[in-house]
Amino acid sequence: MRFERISMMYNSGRRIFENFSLELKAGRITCIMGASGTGKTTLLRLVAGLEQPIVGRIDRNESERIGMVFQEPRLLPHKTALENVLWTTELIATADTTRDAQSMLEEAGLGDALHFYPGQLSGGMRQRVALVRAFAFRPTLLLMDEPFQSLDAAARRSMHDLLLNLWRRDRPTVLLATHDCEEATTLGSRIVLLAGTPARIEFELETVDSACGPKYAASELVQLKQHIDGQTVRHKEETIR
Ligand SMILES: Nc1ncnc2c1ncn2[C@@H]1O[C@H](COP(=O)(O)OP(=O)(O)OP(=O)(O)O)[C@@H](O)[C@H]1O
Repeated sequence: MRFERISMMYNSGRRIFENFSLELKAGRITCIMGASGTGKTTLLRLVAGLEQPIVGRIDRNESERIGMVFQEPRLLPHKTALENVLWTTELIATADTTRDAQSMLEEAGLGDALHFYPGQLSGGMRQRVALVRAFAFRPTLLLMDEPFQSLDAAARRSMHDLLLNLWRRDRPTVLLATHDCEEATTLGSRIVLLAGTPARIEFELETVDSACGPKYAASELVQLKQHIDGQTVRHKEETIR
């Protein structure tokens, strides 16, 4: 999946991307970071085909099965946890979708809540169901827009473990937008930091995946932190001006 020198703007006329190129490597988790308003969600929307560039090309495999996970779980309230997962898997034919969905929910620690409705689940449990639902669809490309933003630190960490476990089943290409540096370095074997208007790639890190996730050198993490801190300072200055 490749962005080739794309330009994009909304009706406001402000260019969000100009002459922007990015290639996503198949079967990896790429984390997109950047200050608020830089264009992370817009990038995901372009990948999903929900927005179109005015110039340039987005090359993607036409047979790509695209899944999405949003900040809020977006479950169907009148369906149980299991039914919510099955609702997506009904779109694909597998040998035993119910057994598969059930075992994924159990793996997500929801074995006792299979028949609970979303209103009976905590926020973290609902987001677990949403994550399982996204992977049960067996996407080849999964777009995630700050999916764990509303969770506390402990719930976030356990979601990271769950995400990596689910991802290792089929290794879909994942593009995940986040503000959380720890999240990006725990999940992403590639981290792309956007900055400016129009957005450009300010900094990028890439590493190999080990059995226990991506491994970055301490010096790389320091560099990433410095860039993010620099962005925060610039963002504050611009807000005050
Ligand atoms: N539908 C829209 N119409 C007009 N402008 C929009 C629209 N959606 C987003 N924008 C603008 O485009 C820019 C990029 O927005 P986007 O949501 O992609 O940023 P982001 O990096 O995801 O921000 P955040 O981290 O706050 O979610 C912002 O200036 C935003 O105001």
